[in-house]
Amino acid sequence: MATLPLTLSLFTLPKPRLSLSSSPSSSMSSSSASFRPQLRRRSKDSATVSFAYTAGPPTDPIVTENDPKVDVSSSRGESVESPRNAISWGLLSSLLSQHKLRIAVSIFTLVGCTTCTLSMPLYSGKFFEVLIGKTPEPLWNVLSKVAVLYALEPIFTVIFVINLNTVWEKVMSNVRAQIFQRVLIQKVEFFDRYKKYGLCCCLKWAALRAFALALNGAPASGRRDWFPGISRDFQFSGSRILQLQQVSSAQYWVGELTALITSDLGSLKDIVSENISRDRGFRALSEASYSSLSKRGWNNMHPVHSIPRTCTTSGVTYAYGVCFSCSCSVNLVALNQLKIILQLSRDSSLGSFSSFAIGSYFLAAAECYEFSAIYKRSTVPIFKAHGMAQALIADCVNETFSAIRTVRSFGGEKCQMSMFGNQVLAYQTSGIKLGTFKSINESLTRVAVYISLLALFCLGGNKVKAGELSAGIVVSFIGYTFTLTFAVQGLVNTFGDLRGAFAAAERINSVLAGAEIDEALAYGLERDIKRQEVHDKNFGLFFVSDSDRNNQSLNMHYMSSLKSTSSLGTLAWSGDLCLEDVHFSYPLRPDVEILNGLNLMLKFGTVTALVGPSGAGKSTIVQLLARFYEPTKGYVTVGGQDVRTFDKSEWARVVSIVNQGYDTLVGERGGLLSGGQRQRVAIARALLKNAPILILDEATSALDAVSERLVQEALNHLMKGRTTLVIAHRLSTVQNADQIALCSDGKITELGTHLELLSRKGQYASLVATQRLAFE
Ligand SMILES: Nc1ncnc2c1ncn2[C@@H]1O[C@H](COP(=O)(O)OP(=O)(O)OP(=O)(O)O)[C@@H](O)[C@H]1O
Repeated sequence: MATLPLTLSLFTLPKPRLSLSSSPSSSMSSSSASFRPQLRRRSKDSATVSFAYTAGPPTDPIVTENDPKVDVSSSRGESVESPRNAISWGLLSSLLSQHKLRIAVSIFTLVGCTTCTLSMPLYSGKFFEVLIGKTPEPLWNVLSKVAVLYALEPIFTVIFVINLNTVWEKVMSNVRAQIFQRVLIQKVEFFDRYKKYGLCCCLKWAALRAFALALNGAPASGRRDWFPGISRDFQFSGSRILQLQQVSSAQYWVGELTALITSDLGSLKDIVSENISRDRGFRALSEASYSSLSKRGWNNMHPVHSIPRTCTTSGVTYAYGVCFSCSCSVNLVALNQLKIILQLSRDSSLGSFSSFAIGSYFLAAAECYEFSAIYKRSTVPIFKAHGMAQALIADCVNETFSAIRTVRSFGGEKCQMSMFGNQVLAYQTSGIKLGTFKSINESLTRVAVYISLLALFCLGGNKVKAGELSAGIVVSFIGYTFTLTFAVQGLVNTFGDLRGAFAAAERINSVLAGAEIDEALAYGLERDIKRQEVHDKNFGLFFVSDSDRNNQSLNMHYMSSLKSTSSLGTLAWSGDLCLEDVHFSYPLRPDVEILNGLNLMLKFGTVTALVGPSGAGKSTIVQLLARFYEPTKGYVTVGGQDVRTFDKSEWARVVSIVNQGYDTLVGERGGLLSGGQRQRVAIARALLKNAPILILDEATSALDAVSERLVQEALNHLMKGRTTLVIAHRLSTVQNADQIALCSDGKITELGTHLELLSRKGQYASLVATQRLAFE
C-alpha cells in the first residue's frame, strides 16, 4: 500500500509550469494562480548544485539557463489543466480494480443464483405435468431437483451479496476519504467563494441593532473605521457581531460540505447497497437479461425445446425494455435481440407467440425509449433540488444549534423556526414531486407488463384448449413471466436510484468543478501521509491504484523544485521575516488592491505591533504570513528566502497563530471553558508547538480585564526569543513593542517605537489620542 500514489494525484493537480523568469514579479499575476514561485538560481550556486533554487531579493542576478526539470514540462507545452471531475468513471474503475477477486466471485455467484431462479419455473411446469400424468417421470425425481435449486439459490445469493457489498463499501470509503481530502487541500479562496453571505435573519437583525446602538450619537458615516473613535464597549459589540457573522456564514457553508460528504455520497453508496437484494439491481438485470442469451445456450439448458424458445422470446421482450429504460447501448443491444427473435420466430412452432413478442417489442420499445428520455429530462432537476433541500436543512440545523447561545440571546427562535419550516417545506415539495414521478414510472411499467400478461394468458389459454400447447409449458411460461416482471420492476426502481446517484455525483462535481488545489499544501501533505501511513492505517484510504502514476510523477517533478525542509527551521529561528513590496488583492475581489507595495521587516526575536484603522489590511498581512494566500506581487521572505520555496505544511510548523476565543477549537469539552480559559489553551498550544514565528491577532480583545492580564502574562512568556507580530485595536496593549507599524491604505505609513511615533504627531498619535478620549 505504501507504494501506491496518493489520491491527490488522482485529483489532477494542475501540471507544473515553472519558469525561470528574468522578472521576478512579472508573471506572478494573481495569488489565485497555482503556486508558481519565480524560483531563481544564484549564479554562484549554479556550477555546483544544479537544482538548488533560491529566491533572492529582487535585485539579485537571475540565472536564465535552462533547468532540465523545468524544461521537461514546459517543452511539452503543457498547460494548467482544468481539474477533472471529483467523481468519475475512471476513479470508480480504478478503485474497483483493487477488488478483482471479490468481483469475480460476485459475478460467478450472480450467474449461479440467477440460473437457479430462472430454472425454477421450468421445474414448476415439469412438476405440474408429472402431477397430471402427462410426463411419466417419478415425482421424487422432479422434487429432488427443485430441492437442490432451493438450496443452492440462497447460498449463491448470500455469497454474492456479501462480496459485492464489501467491495462497494470499500470503494465508497475510498471515495469519501478522497472527496474529503480534495476539499481539505483547496485553496482558501474556495472556502471564501462558497461562503454564503445570506445569514440567518436574527443575526442580521442583531448586527443591525448593535450597529444602530453603536452609531447612536456618533457621526453617521456608516464606516467601520470610526469604531476606534467610539466607546470600547460599542467597538467590541460591533467587531464581535462581525466576527459572529463570519463564523456563522462559515458554518452555513460547512453544512453544505457536510451534506456533500454524507448524504450525496450516501446516495452513491446506496446505488449498490440498496439494490443488492433479490429483486433489484444487478440481480434483476441479470434475470431480465439472462433470457436474451444465445438461443444455443438456452436450448442446451432446457430439455423441453419449445419452452426455451417461448421463454426466450418473452424474455427478450422484457429485456429490451430494461435496455431502453437504461438508455445505454440501446441500438446495438436492441438490434442483436431483434435478430434472435426473428430467428426464433422462423424456427418456432409457436409462431404466434413470437409474432406477438415482435409486435409488442416495437410498441413497447418506442414507448420506453420516449418515456425514459422524458423521465431523465424531468427527474434530474428534481433529484438535484431534493439533494439541495436536504443540504439546506442540514445547514439550518447546524447553524442553529452551533450558535444556540446567540439565537437565545437575540430571541431568534422564531426566526430559526420559520427558516427551518421553509426548508422543510421545500424538501417536502421536492420529495412529493420525486415520489410522484417514481410512482408514475412504476405504474406505467406495471400497465405494460399486465397488458402483456393478459395477452399471453389469452393466447396461451386458447392454444392449450386447442391442444396445440401442453399445460406444463404454459405454467412454466407464466412463471417466467412473473420472474421477469419482478426483475423489470426492480430495475425500474434501480433506475430511479441511479438518477439520484447521478444527480448527487453531478452536485459533488459541480461544487468542486472550479476549485483549485493548493499544490504547495498538497505536496507537503502527501509526503507527510506517506511517512505516517506505515503507522496509521487510516491513511490507506487516501491511496489509489497505480493508474495515476503519471500525474504523480509530474507533480513530484514540479514540487521537487521546493527547497529542502531542514533549511526552513534554521532560517526561521535566526532570520528576519520580511514583506517586500507586497501587493495583494483577494482572489474574489481582484479589482480591489488591499495591500499596495507594503514593506515591513520583523526582526528575529523582536515584537512588532501592527496597528491601524479598521479595514486597513492588518488581518490580510496575517493571512499572507500564514500563507493562506500568496502575494499578487512582491515577496514574503524569511532569512532572505522567498517563503514560496517551502511547502505549506513545513511553513505551518514554523508559524504559530493565536486568534480570538471565537476561532479556537478546543475539542468536545471546549464549550465548558470560558473565553479566557480557551485563550490560554490556544496559547498553551502555541507554546507546545514551539514555532519561531508567532502571530497574535487580537489575541486579548475579547477578554475581560482579569483574563486579559492572565493571558498577557502567558503571551509575554510565549513571545520570548521569537519573531512576533501583534495586532491589537487597543493601543495600550502594544506600547511596549520593539516597533510599532501603522498600516494605512495598504502600506506601512509610520514605523517606530511608541514614543517615536507619538513625537511624530502623525496618524498613530491621533489614534492614541482618540482612544484615550474614548476611555475618559
Ligand atoms: N476573504 C476576503 N475576501 C475579500 N475581501 C476581504 C476578505 N477578507 C478581508 N477582505 C477585505 O480586505 C480589506 C482589509 O481587511 P482586513 O481584515 O485585512 O482589515 P483589518 O485592518 O484587519 O481590519 P480590522 O481591524 O477591522 O480587523 C477589507 O476591505 C475587507 O473587506
